[in-house]
Amino acid sequence: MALVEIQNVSKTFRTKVAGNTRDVHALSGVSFSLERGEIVAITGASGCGKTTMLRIIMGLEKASGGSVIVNGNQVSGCGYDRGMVFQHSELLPWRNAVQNVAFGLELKGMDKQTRDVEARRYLELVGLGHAADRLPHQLSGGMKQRVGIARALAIGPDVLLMDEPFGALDAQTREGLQNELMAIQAQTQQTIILVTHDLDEAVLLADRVVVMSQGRVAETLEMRLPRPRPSLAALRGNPEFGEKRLRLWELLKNEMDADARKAA
Ligand SMILES: Nc1ncnc2c1ncn2[C@@H]1O[C@H](COP(=O)(O)OP(=O)(O)OP(=O)(O)O)[C@@H](O)[C@H]1O
Repeated sequence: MALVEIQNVSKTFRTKVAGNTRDVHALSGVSFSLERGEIVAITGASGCGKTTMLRIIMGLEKASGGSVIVNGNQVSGCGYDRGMVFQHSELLPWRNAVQNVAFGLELKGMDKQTRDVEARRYLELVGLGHAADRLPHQLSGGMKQRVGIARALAIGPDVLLMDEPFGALDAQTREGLQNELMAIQAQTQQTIILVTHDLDEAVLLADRVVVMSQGRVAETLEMRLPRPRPSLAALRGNPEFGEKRLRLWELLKNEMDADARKAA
């Protein structure tokens, strides 16, 4: 069995607007799986259900149908087998970087000395060993995201869920963090599901890209560029990278055109 199995997941939100009840079918029959150590990117037009899918895997949202199985266990709520990184890492403002990373370990019941050592180890991994004692307001946006990644990795999740983790960063910081994430994954073999709108990011980081459209999986593209991969800047000149990116762009464009025709 694969490490992560998403089986026929559906989600309907019941909303009430001005006294009228309306069902929003956010997901219908979504299935895909990940082997240990794989990186899968989910992409697709705004509103196609990417975040809802990730929140269901995390256990923050309950599916209306289907199931999510992580390491043989059916997901029924949040758990330490899954870690999540959001677009804006909400750090506890009164805790410094190392104390923020240690937070999940504290909840897990780890003793103070061990969690301090562990938290510092993960801060080193994301290149922030020097900033361990800084408070969140003393960190840049990119540094805060690094703390968020360290915090999620420190609990030792089977799968790391990332919802547009670099979406709010400037282009240069984003490329730096993409390269760092690749290096961390090469070192730790962390299994990752990454939601992204950034096609370069999807092709650079993923083994497979799940293209979603209107709550369904429209297509799954194998990326499998050889690893270790060079930086995005170096990959841009690589014909295989260009070919995969073009294929992904065409697929997304076709899906968006089809959505627009349906809506017309
Ligand atoms: N709590 C909610 N209540 C009602 N509808 C919701 C809720 N959350 C999401 N939706 C709807 O479900 C659909 C999918 O939303 P979702 O946020 O998963 O899309 P997305 O692909 O992540 O979008 P984006 O790329 O813009 O972040 C949308 O129609 C959205 O309006």
